[in-house]
Amino acid sequence: MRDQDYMNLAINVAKAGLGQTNPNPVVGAVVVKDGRVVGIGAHLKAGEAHAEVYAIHMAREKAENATIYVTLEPCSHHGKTPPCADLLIKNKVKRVVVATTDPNPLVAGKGIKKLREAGIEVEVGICKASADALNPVFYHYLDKKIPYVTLKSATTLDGKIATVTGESKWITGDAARLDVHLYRSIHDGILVGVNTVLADDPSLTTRLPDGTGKNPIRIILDTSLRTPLEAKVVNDGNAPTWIIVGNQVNREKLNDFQDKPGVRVLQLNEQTLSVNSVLTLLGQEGIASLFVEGGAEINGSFLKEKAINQVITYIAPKLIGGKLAPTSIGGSGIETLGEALQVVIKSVEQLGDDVKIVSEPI
Ligand SMILES: Nc1c(/N=C/[C@H](O)[C@H](O)[C@H](O)COP(=O)(O)O)[nH]c(=O)[nH]c1=O
Ligand SMILES: Nc1c(N[C@@H]2O[C@H](COP(=O)(O)O)[C@@H](O)[C@H]2O)[nH]c(=O)[nH]c1=O
Ligand SMILES: [Zn+2]
Repeated sequence: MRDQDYMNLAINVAKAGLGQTNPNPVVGAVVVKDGRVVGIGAHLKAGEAHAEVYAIHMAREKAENATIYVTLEPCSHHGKTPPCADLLIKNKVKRVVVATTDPNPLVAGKGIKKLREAGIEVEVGICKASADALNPVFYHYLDKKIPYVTLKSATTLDGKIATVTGESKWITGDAARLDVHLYRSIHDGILVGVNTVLADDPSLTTRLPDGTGKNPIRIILDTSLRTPLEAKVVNDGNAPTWIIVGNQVNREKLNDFQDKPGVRVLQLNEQTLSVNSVLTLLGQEGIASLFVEGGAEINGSFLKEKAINQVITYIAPKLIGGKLAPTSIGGSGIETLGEALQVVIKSVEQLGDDVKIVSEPI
C-alpha cells in the first residue's frame, strides 16, 4: 500500500463522524507500522477524543517509530481536548502524513511546526482535495459563523413541487425520499416555512428503514406565528422545534407555545424575517449545517439572498403542468439572467425512477 492508499483509508474512516462532529471537522487517522495497519480512529463528537487519540491508543507500543496518516493537521491547542501533536511526540511516532492543514487559527500550521521541531518527519498534501471535500461545513462555519446551507427540492420533470390542487405526496419515489432522510440525519437543522407546516403538517424527522439516524433541530420560519398549536412539529416531541418569528407577534401569542415539548419561539427584532438575520441567529445558536426543505417561498428568499452553499434537486419522471402549480423556487425571483445564481453540477445520478442532481454555487 502507498501513502495515498493509507490516506484514502483514513478519509473513509473519517466519514464515520459525518453529521456528528459539528462544529468540529470529521477527521480520520490510520497508524501503520512495518507495512501493517496497527491503529485507526475517527473523531465522533465535538468535545470527545480526536481521531489521532483513538488510533494511537489502538496502536499502543506499536505507535513508536510508526507512520500516522491523518486527514487534517494534528491540533496543537488545548480546546476541549489536549493537543494531538503532543500525543504523537510523546508516543515517538516517526512520520506524520497530513492530507490538509487546519484553517482553525488556533492550529493553522502550528501543529505541523511543533511536530517538525520535535524531529518528526511531516509530509503535507497527500489526497488534499478528497480530505477537504470531507469538511465543507467545518470550513464554512469556522470562517463565516453562519450555517452551511443545503437547499433541497423535489420536483416533477416540469419543475413543479405540487399539482394545481396542492397535491404533493409523493412526487419522488422511495429511493429519493430515503436519500433525503440520510441528509436530514447528518444536518444540525432542517428549515421549512410555515406554509409547508400548514400544507403538509410535516414531522421533519429522520426516518431511516433501520430506525437509526439522529433528528435535526426543526426550524420553522413563521413571521406572524401561524404555526397551528396542533401541528406535529410542536406536539410530537420527537425533536426540538425552533419557531422564528418577527417582532409583531404579541406576548400572549408567544405564551401559547411555552408548554409545548422542546419548542422554542425565537423572536427577531424585525418585522419580516431576513435570511441573513435568520442565519446569523442560527449560527449563534451553534447550527453549523442547515437543510432547507422549502417550500417555494422560503427557497425563493434563500435564492434572493444567494445564501445557498449546495443544491440537491430530485427530479421525478412526471409531468403535471399548470400555470398555478408551484415550482421549487417562488418568491419575487431574479429579474435578469445575468443575476442568476450560477451553479456547478457536481453529480447526476439515478435514484430509483428519479434523477438526483447535486450542484454548488460558483
Ligand atoms: N412531496 C415531496 C417532498 N416534500 C417535502 C415537503 O417539503 C415536506 O418536507 C414533507 O412533506 C415533509 O414531510 P415529513 O417530514 O416526511 O413528514 N419531498 C420529497 O423529497 N419528495 C416529495 O415527493
Ligand atoms: N476533530 C479533530 C481536530 N479538530 C480541530 O480541533 C478543534 C477542536 O478542538 P477540541 O475543542 O479540542 O475538540 C477543531 O476546531 C479543529 O480545528 N483536530 C485534530 O487534530 N483531530 C481531530 O480529530
Ligand atoms: Zn487533535
